Amino acid sequence: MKILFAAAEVAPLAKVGGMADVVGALPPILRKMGHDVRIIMPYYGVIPDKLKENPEWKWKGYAMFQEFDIFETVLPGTDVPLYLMGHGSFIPARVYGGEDEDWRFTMFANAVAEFAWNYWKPNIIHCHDWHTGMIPVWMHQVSDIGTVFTIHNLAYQGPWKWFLDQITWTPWYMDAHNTMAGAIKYADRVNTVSPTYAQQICTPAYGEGLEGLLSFLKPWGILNGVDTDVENPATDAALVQNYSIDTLDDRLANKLALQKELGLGVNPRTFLIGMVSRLVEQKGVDLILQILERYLAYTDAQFVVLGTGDRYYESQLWQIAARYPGRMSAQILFNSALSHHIYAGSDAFLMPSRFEPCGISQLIALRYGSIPIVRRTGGLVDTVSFHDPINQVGTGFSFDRYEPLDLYTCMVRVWESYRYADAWKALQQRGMSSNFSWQASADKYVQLYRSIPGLENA
Ligand SMILES: Nc1ncnc2c1ncn2[C@@H]1O[C@H](COP(=O)(O)OP(=O)(O)O[C@H]2O[C@H](CO)[C@@H](O)[C@H](O)[C@H]2O)[C@@H](O)[C@H]1O
Repeated sequence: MKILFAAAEVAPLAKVGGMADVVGALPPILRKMGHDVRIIMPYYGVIPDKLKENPEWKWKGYAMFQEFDIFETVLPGTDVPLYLMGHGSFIPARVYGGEDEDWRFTMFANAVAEFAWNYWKPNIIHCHDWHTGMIPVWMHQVSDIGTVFTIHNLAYQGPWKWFLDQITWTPWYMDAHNTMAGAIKYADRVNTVSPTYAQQICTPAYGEGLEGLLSFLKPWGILNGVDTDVENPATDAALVQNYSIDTLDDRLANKLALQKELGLGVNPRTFLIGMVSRLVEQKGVDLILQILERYLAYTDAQFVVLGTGDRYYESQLWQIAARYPGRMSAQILFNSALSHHIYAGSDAFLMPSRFEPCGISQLIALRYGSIPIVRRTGGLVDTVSFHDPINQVGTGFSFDRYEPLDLYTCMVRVWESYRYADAWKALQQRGMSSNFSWQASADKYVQLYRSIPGLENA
C-alpha cells in the first residue's frame, strides 16, 4: 500500500507534543511491514540545523495562489522518505502560533493535495489533526485516493468555514462549520488514539461540540505506542547511568543527578514527583495549582515540572517553586534531554489530565520506572492500571473525579506507598515490563486502511 502521512509535527525534526512522536514512530514500522510509506510536513526554519545533509529540491507547485517547493530527504535514523514543503511563511523558528496560523496550515493542506495529485500519488493520505483537515474534504470526490483522519487533539478545530471560503476553495458539498468538522465528515475513516477516548468524544462532556457527528460515525480507537528504540533507559545517551528492569538499583544515580541538576535537596529517600507536559488546560495544571502548596507543606516530597504553554500556569508554577527552594523546580522550557532526566530520575510521574486522547508521557514514564499518577480519563484508563499492593497487580495510581481533593488524597497515598520499598520496586518492575510497542498499533492501522472499499487487498 502507498501511504502518505501529512502532519504539522514530526519527531525528531519538529516536536511540540505527542503528535510528533506518533508521526515519527508509526511510518518506519509500516515500512518494515512492506508498505511504501512517506511523510510530508512543512519545511520549518528550525529543520536545516537538525539534518546532516541538505534536502534535495524536487518539485515546484502552487497552492492558494502561492508558489511552494518540495524538497526530499529521509526521516533521520530511518529509511522513510520525507518531503518538506517549503514556503516563506514557515521560515520563522516556531511550529504553531502567529496571526497567519490558520492561513499557513490551510495552504500546507492544499499543497499536500497538489503534491498527491501531481507528484506522488498514494492509495491513502493519512492526515493528522486540523492542520491537514481540508485534505479529506478535497479528496472526497477523488475515487483513487482514500483518506484517514486521526484526531490527536479535538480541542483545536482550525478555521471556520466563512474564513475558509475567503482564503481557499471550499467545495460546493462542504457542509461543515469548521476544518475539523469537515475532516471528520469527509474522511473515509476517522480514528482517535485510544479506545476509551474514542467512546468519550461521542458524548457532550468530551466531544467539543462535535459529539453529534462523532457518535454517528463511531471513530476507531487505536492506542498509541511508545518508540522502544528511542525511549529505552538501557541505551538512552542522555542519562548519567543506564539501567534496565534487571539492574533497577542503578536507576538511583539518575535521581541524585536530577536533584543536583535542578538544585533540589540531594537525598536518595526523598520522594520525587516529575511532570513533563504542555502547560495547558487539558493537562490538569489548574488542579495541581490548587493543591500543590498544601502538598509541599504536608509532605517532604519534591516536585519537578518541565513544560511550556499558558503564561498564567507558567508564572504560577514558577512562583510556587520560588517559595519552595530545594523542594520544587519549575523548568519553563522545551528540552528533550531534561525530559529524559526527569523520566529516569523521578519516583512518580504526574498526569492529572482533564481529558487525554492517549498520552505518551505516561508510557515513557512506565518504561523508565517512574510510577504514573493519573486521572482516569481517555487513554490513561487504557494504559495505567490501578496499583493493588495486596494482590501485587497494577502499574500506577489514579483518581476519578476532576476535583482538587481527589488529586490531593491520591498524591498523599502515593507518597505513603513509596515508603514500602519492596512493594514499590515490584510496582516499578510491573510498569517497566508492560508492553506498549508500536507493532500492535501498526497492525490495527493496516486493518483501518484495508477497511476502506477498494483497498481490501492493497
Ligand atoms: N517541555 C518539554 N520538553 C521536552 N519534552 C516535552 C515537553 N513537553 C512535552 N514533551 C514531550 O511531548 C510528548 C507529550 O506527549 P503526550 O502524548 O503525552 O501529550 P500531547 O498532549 O502533547 O499529545 C496529544 O497527541 C498525542 C499523540 O496522539 C496523544 O497521546 C495525547 O493524548 C494528545 O493530547 C512527550 O513525549 C513528552 O515527553
